[in-house]
Amino acid sequence: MKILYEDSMPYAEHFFSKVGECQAYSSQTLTPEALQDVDVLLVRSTTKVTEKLLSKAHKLKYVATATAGSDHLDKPMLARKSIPWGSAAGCNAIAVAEYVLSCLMTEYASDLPSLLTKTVGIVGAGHVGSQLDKRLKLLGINTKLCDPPLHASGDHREFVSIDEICECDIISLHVPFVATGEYSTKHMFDSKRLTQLKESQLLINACRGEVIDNQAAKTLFESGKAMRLNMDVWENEPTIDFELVPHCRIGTAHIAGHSLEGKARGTYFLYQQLCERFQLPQKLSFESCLPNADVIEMSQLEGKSEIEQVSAAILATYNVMDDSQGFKKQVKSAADFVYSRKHYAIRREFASVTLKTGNFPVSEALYGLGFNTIHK
Ligand SMILES: NC(=O)c1ccc[n+]([C@@H]2O[C@H](COP(=O)([O-])OP(=O)(O)OC[C@H]3O[C@@H](n4cnc5c(N)ncnc54)[C@H](O)[C@@H]3O)[C@@H](O)[C@H]2O)c1
Ligand SMILES: O=C(O)[C@H](O)[C@H](O)COP(=O)(O)O
Repeated sequence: MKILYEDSMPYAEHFFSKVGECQAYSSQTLTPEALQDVDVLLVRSTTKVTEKLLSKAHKLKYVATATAGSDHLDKPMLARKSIPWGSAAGCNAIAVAEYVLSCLMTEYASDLPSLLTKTVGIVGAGHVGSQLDKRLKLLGINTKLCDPPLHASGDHREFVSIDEICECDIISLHVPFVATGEYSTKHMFDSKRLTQLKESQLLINACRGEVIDNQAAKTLFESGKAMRLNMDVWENEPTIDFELVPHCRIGTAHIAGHSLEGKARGTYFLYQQLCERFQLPQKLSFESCLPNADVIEMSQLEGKSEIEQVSAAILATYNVMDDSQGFKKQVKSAADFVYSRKHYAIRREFASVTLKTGNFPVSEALYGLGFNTIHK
């Protein structure tokens, strides 16, 4: 069985060589000819799986993406060709939740206690939204959830309308990109909703760029409207509107899900799918491929309140402002955007971090967020 996999998948060779003959490709140079003798195509979101790409793939039996989003797969076309597809739903939910927490600790750095009085409206209560909700509740921050498809399917959690979400102090978007239909998310935040945002509200988009009308956002900024936007994703990546970037308080190159664990889990989920689909034994474990935990010195936690300890630990582990500053300074073209994502200095999730905390008890919330601790 010949497996072709995108070269930005960590540990791909380690896992897929146990399933078949495997070879890496680059999304920038992949051609229909390269798929002629391929049985399985494994992609990340940077490969658009279109009719044209598969025009010579006559042996193809399975397509899967090592990502949560699957809007880069032409699913009606795959159905017409009777090619089943899979995704890695949930692989990077923790990474995105931690990205959002880093945004919040950065945005409220000068008045952390005020963060505890805010309400966060979460749009999309799937894998990412639920992980974020859990962490915010643990910190004592009020949340509201909006997810009409889940509500309609009988999910028993309490849901509110998008209009109620728009009243929240902080709004965090975690929906898939869906261009049409009852639950379309295209330009969910259009000119009208953006205009209604108050200066004090914070809007975070770490799902798909198309969920916010980027042109409308830029026009509003240029007309003098003050808005607090944190953007990890952009319309038309990698050919994004670079004039919008400086207006965003935090801007990053679609890396919210790029923790080492998030990307490796994506690869591992596809390995599991292939083993099941082709009835092969699953001999490899996920944990076996990961390096040892990072150890971070945190002795300055002493005497700090819970939210101060949490903020210090989060920012010492992952400070989104470092990524934002690098992005704003260095990424000026589509080629830069692609390059910076491909060479992203991959970060660890909190559960892979051990905090050296000195000789005093630390807040339970740190353990709740997944951190490990050791004393000096
Ligand atoms: N920036 C990143 O690196 C990154 C990482 C992971 C996921 N994502 C994006 O975030 C999306 C969400 O990820 P996930 O793993 O939580 O997916 P998921 O499928 O588990 O959850 C998405 C949720 O959105 C809900 N939803 C759909 N349409 C909606 C609408 N109109 N209004 C409100 N809710 C709606 C769905 O019912 C579902 O519960 C992905 O589809 C992907 O596009 C981005
Ligand atoms: O949908 C997802 O899982 C994320 O957007 C993911 O982080 C995209 O990663 P990429 O395919 O660009 O490596």
